[in-house]
Amino acid sequence: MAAIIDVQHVHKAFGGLKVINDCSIQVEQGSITGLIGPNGAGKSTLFNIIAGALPLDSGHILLDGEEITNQPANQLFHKGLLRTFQIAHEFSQMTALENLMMVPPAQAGESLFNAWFKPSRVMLEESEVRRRALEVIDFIGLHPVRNELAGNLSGGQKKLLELGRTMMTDARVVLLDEIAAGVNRTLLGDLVSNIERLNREMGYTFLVIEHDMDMIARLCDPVIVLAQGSVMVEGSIEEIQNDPRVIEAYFGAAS
Ligand SMILES: Nc1ncnc2c1ncn2[C@@H]1O[C@H](COP(=O)(O)OP(=O)(O)OP(=O)(O)O)[C@@H](O)[C@H]1O
Repeated sequence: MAAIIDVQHVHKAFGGLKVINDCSIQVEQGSITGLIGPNGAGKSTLFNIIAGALPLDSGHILLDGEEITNQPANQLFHKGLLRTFQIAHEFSQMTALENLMMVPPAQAGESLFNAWFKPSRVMLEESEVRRRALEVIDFIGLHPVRNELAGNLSGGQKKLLELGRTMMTDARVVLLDEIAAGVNRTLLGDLVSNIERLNREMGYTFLVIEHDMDMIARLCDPVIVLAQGSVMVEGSIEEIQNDPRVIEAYFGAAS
């Protein structure tokens, strides 16, 4: 299979601190790839670079063979590369359903020109967006709370809603940054099965940073271990767990 994300020889330093050192990773199309590593290994920094939130110092990032190095997040969004975001403060006062309906970037209702000259198109698109939002909310299991304010949802329900927002666009690659944090076990099960279904049924590719090893073990193949800003090992979860270098990187300092 081809790499949908190809990170080539990336370097990034903050002042004198080299955080990403000649890092190269490939995320295969259709995979759920895990990115793990000890605290401070550079996982979030690499994520931010891929997602267009942080410029790199040198190296290249390719999306499906196309150079996307240092492209801003909104351009990447239109190319189908996106990451989940926490529900922003202003969205917490909208219902779960409205949060989904806000997502499509090309929504005609947002354009004054369209609203003035093409009201029928706006109405059509709004009903289309609503229909899709209802499908998505059903898929993620939040139909019963669709009219609740997002701010009143539990931590786990908010994570499901964040995942749902990626489904309102034509996402190809979704970056998930520690979405299991603070989610109870029941909703975590829902989150995992939704990610699996999006992968299997809708062809999403995922790159997942996660500290929750159960979630990594259940979801991810392959798993990439980052240490001091470059790849230490890559393989199946079994290979990773039995690799002495990984054990040393995680537990060495404590022994
Ligand atoms: N904006 C910044 N300015 C300066 N140093 C930074 C910045 N962002 C991250 N760092 C440093 O870069 C290193 C890697 O941080 P990063 O958050 O990428 O690691 P991580 O693997 O995601 O860690 P964790 O698992 O603890 O979240 C750390 O030493 C961190 O302090």
